[in-house]
Amino acid sequence: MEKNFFKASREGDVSGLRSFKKGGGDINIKEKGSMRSALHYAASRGKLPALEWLVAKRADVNAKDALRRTPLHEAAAKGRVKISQILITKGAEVNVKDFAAHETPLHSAAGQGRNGVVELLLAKGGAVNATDEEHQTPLHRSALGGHVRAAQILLSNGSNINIKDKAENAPLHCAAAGDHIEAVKLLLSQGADVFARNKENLSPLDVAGSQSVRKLIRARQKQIDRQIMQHDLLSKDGGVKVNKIKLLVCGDEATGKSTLIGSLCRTGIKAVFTREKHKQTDTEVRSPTAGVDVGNMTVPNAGEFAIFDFAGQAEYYVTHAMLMHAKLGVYVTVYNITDDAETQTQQLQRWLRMIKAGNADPSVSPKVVLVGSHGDKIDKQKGMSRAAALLRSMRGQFRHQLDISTETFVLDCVVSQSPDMDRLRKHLACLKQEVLKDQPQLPKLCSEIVRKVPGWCKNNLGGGAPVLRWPEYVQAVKEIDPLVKEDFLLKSTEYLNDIAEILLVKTTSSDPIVVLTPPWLCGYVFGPLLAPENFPIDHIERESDDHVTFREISRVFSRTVSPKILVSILREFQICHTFDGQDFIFPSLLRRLPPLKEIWKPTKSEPVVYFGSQVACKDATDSFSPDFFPRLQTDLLKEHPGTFPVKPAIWKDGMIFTDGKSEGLIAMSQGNMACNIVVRNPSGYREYCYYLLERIQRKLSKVLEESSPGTSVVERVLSSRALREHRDTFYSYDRKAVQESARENGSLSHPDLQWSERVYDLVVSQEGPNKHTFQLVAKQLRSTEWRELGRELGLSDSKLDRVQKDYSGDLRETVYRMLTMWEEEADCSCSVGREKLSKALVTVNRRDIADELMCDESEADPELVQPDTLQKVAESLQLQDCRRLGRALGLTDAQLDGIEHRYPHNLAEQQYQILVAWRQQAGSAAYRDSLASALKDIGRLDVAEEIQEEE
Ligand SMILES: Nc1nc2c(ncn2[C@@H]2O[C@H](COP(=O)(O)OP(=O)(O)OP(=O)(O)O)[C@@H](O)[C@H]2O)c(=O)[nH]1
Repeated sequence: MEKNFFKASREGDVSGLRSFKKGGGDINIKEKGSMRSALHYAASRGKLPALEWLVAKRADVNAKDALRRTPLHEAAAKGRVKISQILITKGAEVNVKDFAAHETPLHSAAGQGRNGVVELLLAKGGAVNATDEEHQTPLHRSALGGHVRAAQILLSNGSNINIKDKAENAPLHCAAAGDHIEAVKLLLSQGADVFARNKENLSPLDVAGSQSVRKLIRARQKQIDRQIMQHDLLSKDGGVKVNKIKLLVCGDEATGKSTLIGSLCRTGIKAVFTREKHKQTDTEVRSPTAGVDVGNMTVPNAGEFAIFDFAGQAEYYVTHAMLMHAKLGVYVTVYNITDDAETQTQQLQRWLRMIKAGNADPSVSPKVVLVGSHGDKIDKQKGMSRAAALLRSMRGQFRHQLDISTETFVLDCVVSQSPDMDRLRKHLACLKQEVLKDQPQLPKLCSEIVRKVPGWCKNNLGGGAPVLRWPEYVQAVKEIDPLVKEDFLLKSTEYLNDIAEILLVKTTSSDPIVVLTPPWLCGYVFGPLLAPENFPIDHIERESDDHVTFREISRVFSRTVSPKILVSILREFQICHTFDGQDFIFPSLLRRLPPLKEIWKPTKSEPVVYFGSQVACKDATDSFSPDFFPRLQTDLLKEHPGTFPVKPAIWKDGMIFTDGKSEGLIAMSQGNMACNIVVRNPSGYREYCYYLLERIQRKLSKVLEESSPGTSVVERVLSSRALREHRDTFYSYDRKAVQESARENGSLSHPDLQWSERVYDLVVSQEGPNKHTFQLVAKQLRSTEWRELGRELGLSDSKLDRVQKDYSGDLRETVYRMLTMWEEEADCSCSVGREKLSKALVTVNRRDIADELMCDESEADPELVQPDTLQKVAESLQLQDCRRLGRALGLTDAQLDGIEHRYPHNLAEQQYQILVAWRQQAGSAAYRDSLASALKDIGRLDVAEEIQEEE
């Protein structure tokens, strides 16, 4: 009878199977000896109806035969896709290993070139790099069998191309030994190591089975040899001798920068001619510089410079700030000697602050030369003494940050041949020598890139714009050196950026951007884009609401570059933002903030809470780079509709937004020397204010660090009461003073305000209701798990990418921020949130953490202390109670020291943390009674009674 049953399964005879079952037979019965089940036979022979009948009758899909092979092994080896699919759907283990060779179904399918099954298994979680007894992967198997398509599928699913088996053979060894020429070609084209050696020290060439395979491998070896030689050569110094630096000429409008540059670079007859010409054109309309004029020029006796002529119009400062850094450069700051002293001081201070703000390396002081123009319009002696006084004052103010030349220059910038102009040329030559001292020669790769740039531009590589995103650029450079390493390329490109051959722009939101021809971006794009209306160039016109339309961008630029590409570049530069691809907001072109009372109205609801912080320039030499605020704005605008469900309203120097729970205002004040962030929650929820405030602060620090690396700032706390009263001015307290007062009586008063404020009202709590829970999860989650958890919680991949980018390298912080992001989005109260989180943890196989969270759960028992009770107790305690209470609650001195150490200047926080530590330690025994009795022990009967009376 059993024999008939197995025969029926082999032949696909469903009625035979049925009658066996009817007769009381066990359909999972195994054949003697082979131990195969009926399902093994049906799967192996492809008897679909029989197999369907068997699985419908609950035949064991993971039945193992004498070699521990399952029906899925059988189906996979025979390439039966449909059957494999049914087996998997019914619970067949995808990565099960057999006994004889430890092979998985994927090994079986790959080894037989069963492409459909290979695809299916990979889609169902088949381990692409699983190893068998010989340590071979499915790729080894497909290479051995010469199954090219299977190998291709495996490689595109992440199979390791150079993985070695027990005998240290790589898949290439297997394909070469088997004389599988197409498989060899595939592996070579995908980067297989052609020099790999096995245990016997044999390379793929040594084991190759035929002349044609040997030829193929040899050709590849030669190609690699050539590439290595070329790569070594290109990586060596000595390619380009650096004899050029940047000359960055800045100063206010019409001070004479372009005139000075022209005269500096001219000599002899030509110069005299220019003077004559100038005289004739004195009455003509002047044509100011648009954006930045960039070009290589030779200054007689000083050699070549990459000259940046920065337009003086304020509209351009935003983009100037992005171009003002120079590792190898000298700044010439021009002012008009005939202007009054106050104007001169203000102008110079502004430019010098900008130079300082852009300097990321505090160990190097940028070299600056001050030049007074219009020397011909003032008595020489008088001019020199004015200039000397100004120089003394600037050197004094910026002594720690800038290396301002001691030489005084007052010039007639129109005249190119004069002793003073010669003196300036000589001075620039000396400075250039100093800058280039110890400068190594550039790698040869740099000169090769420079040689290739015109071709890349001609071939329309950037889609019309001479701008390449990093991956495109790497690809292009690989034409020169296919082995180029990205970090080496980045370094080489930084060198080229230093001498302005190309521009390397590092942005917050994406990979670096490489501008192949700097004049294109600096003059051609920035010029018309931000040009004031009186420019004799085709400029962009703004439409309603200060927006620029796509049509308008197309009108000005479409002749030479695709407006779409241009717009995407501008967005990556954080110069503009668009919500719909049609209207573009250039924050720097907007109107100034109207009086606050018109746009930031008091809220009617009573429990409203306000908090604010201020980031202010540290001293008179500091400023926010002009690109700081527009970049912060574009960064924040990107968060609509994510974090900000309503479109934020923005002005040149301010912004209003809401995350749906709290509202926020950012406004520059004190002549752009301070940035204020205000948040308020109309329902009085402090922790929601905290999230929003913290989020904005984090963004602000990041943008500040990128745009103004040389700027020093101090953080202050805004007076909450002044904010609540909607005063016109922002009143702030020194953050240190706030911390100190927290230690004393917990309140402080502002010298200009007639009241005192509690620290509790000024500083928003850093303890969100779920903070402890999140920390617990963040501490334990592995790098392979957090994304899955994020997805389970409903966060999109793009959001997960963003947190990963923001906190790259810090897993704990990444997980913590991911969870706070979820919490903000999901609007989850403490208990609901924890339940959802626990469920998601179980789904990602971290039941252990979920259990821990549930133990941590206190809401279940009303007698357990709630987080807000801890907050209340902490606030009611005297500072001297702090440690005593800790001891009374059973905390050790080491624990208390640890808390003190973590919050050295914040006694209020220490108190709270002591209570939190007790609650964590006591867990499900953190009863209100226990806390009350500890409070009684230290003589705080009043507080003890208060918490016992709580519902
Ligand atoms: N007499 C005299 N005229 C000067 C001197 N320097 C500049 N000028 C004139 O001042 C005007 C403005 O000079 P520009 O060189 O265009 O000024 P700029 O600083 O480049 O101006 P922007 O491009 O707007 O930033 C021109 O008409 C020059 O001829 C000077 O030293 N003496």
